[in-house]
Amino acid sequence: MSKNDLILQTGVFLNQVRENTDSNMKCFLPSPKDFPQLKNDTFLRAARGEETEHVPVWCMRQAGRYLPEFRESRAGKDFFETCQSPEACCELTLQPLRRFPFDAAIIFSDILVVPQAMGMDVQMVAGKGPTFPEPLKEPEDLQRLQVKVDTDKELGYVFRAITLTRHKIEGKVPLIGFSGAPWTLMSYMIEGGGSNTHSKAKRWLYQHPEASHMLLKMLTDVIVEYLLGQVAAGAQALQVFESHAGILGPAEFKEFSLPYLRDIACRVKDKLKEAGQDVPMIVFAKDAHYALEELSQSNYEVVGLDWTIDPLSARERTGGKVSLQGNMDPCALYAPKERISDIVKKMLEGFGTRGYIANLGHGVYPDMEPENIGAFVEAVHQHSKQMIKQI
Ligand SMILES: Cc1c2[nH]c(c1CCC(=O)O)Cc1[nH]c(c(CCC(=O)O)c1C)Cc1[nH]c(c(CCC(=O)O)c1C)Cc1[nH]c(c(CCC(=O)O)c1C)C2
Repeated sequence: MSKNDLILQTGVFLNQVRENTDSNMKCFLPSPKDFPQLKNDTFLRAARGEETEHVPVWCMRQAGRYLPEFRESRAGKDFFETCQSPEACCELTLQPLRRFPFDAAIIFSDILVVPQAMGMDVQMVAGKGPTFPEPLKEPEDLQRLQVKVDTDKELGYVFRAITLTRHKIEGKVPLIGFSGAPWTLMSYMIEGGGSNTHSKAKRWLYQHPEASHMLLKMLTDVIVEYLLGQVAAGAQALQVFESHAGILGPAEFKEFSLPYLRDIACRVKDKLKEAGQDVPMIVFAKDAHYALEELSQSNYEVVGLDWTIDPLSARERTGGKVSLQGNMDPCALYAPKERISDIVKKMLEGFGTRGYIANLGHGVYPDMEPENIGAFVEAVHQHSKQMIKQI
C-alpha cells in the first residue's frame, strides 16, 4: 500500500467514526434540566394577561422558506428526515431569532408527525405538500392505527429537539411547543393531503359520526401525551393548531372540534398542576370566528385569531377572559414598510396593549421579504412602547 493510499484510507476511517458518532449524537444531547435563565419573559407575561413594557410579537411559520438560510439548510433534504434531526430542528428554530427581535420561538417540526406516530405513512412531496399514500377510507381502516402510542419512542426526536433548542436559545426568549388539533389531523388522515373542500373528511362526520368520534378521541389521547412530553422536554408554552376549523359550520365545530380542544387543555393542565407547573396554552382555530365566545371559555389562556376578525369586536366578544394573539393579514407584509407600520398601529389600538401578543393571522408565505417581517416586528415594539408609556 502506498503512503497516499494509507492517508486516504485513514481519512475514510476517521470520517466513518465521525459519522457513527453523529448518528449516536442523541447520547450526547443535553438533558431537560439546568436550562439557561429566561431573559425576556414578555410573551409569557402577556399570555397571562400581566403588564409588559412592550407588546410581544412572533410569527407563525417564522422558521420558513422566506429565509434564504432556511432554504439553504433544507436544500435537497427530506422534510420529515429534517424533522427527525434535533440538530437540524434546533438550527431552523434559531435562524429567525438571529435576524429579528422576536419575543418567542416555535420549535421547528410539523403537525403531521402525530399521524406518523400512529402508524400512517406521510411524505412531503415537492410542489404538492404533505401526502398520505394510504389515507383512511372507511371506519374499518381505524384498525390500522396504533391506539396506544409510546410518545417517548415514536416522538422522542421532537422532545430531544426541544431540549437541545431550549439550551441553545440561551434564555433569549421562551420556546413554544405545538400540536395539530384532532379535527385538523383527522382531516389530513382522511383526505390524504391538503384539500379545498375537505369533503372526504366531512363525509365521515355525516356518514360515520361514531367512527369520527372514535378517531378524534384516539388523536386526543396521543396529543395530550405528546404535549406533556414537550413540556417535560422544555417547552415553555403550547399552541394547538385547529387550522381546518373554518371548513366546519358552528354546529359541527361544537360537536367535532370544541369538545376535544377543551379536553386537551383540561387534561394537560391537570397533569401539569400535579407537577406544580404552569404553562400557558394557545388555541388557534383558523376561521372559527363563529366560535369565539366558546373558544374564550375553553381553558386556554390565549386565543389566536386569523385576520377575518376585527380586533375590537374580538375583545368585546371574549370579554377580557383571555389574552388574544394575532391577527395581521399575512399579505399585508407585501405592503411598503410605512404602510405595515400604520396597519400595526391600528391593530394595536384595536386590541389594546394588555393581554395581547402580536402575530400574523396565519403563517408567513415563502415569497415574502424578510425585511418586511423585520418592519412588522419593529412596528409592534415601537408603537406599543409609546402606547404603554402614555397609559
Ligand atoms: C416550514 C414548513 C413546516 N411545515 C411545512 C413547511 C414548508 C415545507 C418545507 O420547508 O419544506 C410543510 C407543510 N406542513 C403542512 C402544510 C400545509 C399543507 C396543506 O394543507 O395545504 C405544509 C405545506 C401542514 C401543517 N403544518 C403545520 C400546520 C399548522 C399551521 C398552519 O395552519 O399552517 C399545518 C396545517 C404546523 C407547522 N409546520 C411547520 C411549523 C414550524 C415552523 C414555524 O412555524 O416557524 C409549524 C408550527 C414547519
